[in-house]
Amino acid sequence: MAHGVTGGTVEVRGLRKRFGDRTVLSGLDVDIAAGEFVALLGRSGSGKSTLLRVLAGLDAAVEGEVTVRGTVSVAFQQPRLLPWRRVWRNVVLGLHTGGRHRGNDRALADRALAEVRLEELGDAWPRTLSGGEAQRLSLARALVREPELLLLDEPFGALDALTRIAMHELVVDLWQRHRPSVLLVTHDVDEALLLADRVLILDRGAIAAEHVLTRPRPRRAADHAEVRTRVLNGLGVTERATA
Ligand SMILES: Nc1ncnc2c1ncn2[C@@H]1O[C@H](COP(=O)(O)OP(=O)(O)OP(=O)(O)O)[C@@H](O)[C@H]1O
Repeated sequence: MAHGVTGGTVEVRGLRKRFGDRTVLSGLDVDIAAGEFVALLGRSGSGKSTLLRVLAGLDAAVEGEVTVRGTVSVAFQQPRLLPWRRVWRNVVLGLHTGGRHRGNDRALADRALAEVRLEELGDAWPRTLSGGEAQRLSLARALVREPELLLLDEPFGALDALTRIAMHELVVDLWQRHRPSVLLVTHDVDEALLLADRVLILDRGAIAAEHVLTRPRPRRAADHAEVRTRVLNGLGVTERATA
């Protein structure tokens, strides 16, 4: 990955990814500006996670140009915690690649835990956390790196509806405070419309459509019914009118 001085956080040009003779990404272009919140929707198997892995630097066997400026953090649907490490140690896990933990790690971990409102649980064991708490821990671990780019791969998919609403508020709050660029992969159209500045639809290996959203958000879902319908159409879903 290249590091530049000017431009957005992400610049991808003509990205191609093949698995054997199967082409998953077929010349994809995408830009993400500094501080921008982008949601990525697409049918199952359309290549969303593949794109995220490339942006995270986890898969370099690609063609095309991929530029990511700054530090990248990823939070996955499954928080991937080490059960034999206390919560705070999971937050700073791998923070100093190759090195041992440093003196101020506990303070860094506690600060990140406070941001996700888990300050009481630094000494707890991961298995004692609820699903929502584990996901907040995962966000704390992402934040402690102070990323310029935060990649979220369906981080709320496994949560119940009420916890998910709380997590949406938390993510918006953290994003407004730290202003990383965010790329959120989700299957949930309403989640995308609620959180993102821009919604991208991935289809047949390329960005098939993009919808720019305005802030502040309308309070009532009905107020963004039109863009919702366009996004659903872009995903090949036609809903019956329920009015
Ligand atoms: N390591 C791999 N080897 C071979 N094929 C792969 C590999 N990883 C992904 N694929 C294939 O690439 C395609 C895109 O997968 P990817 O996980 O990116 O889709 P996705 O859009 O994230 O799907 P979902 O919404 O179901 O998570 C799929 O057909 C998948 O089977």
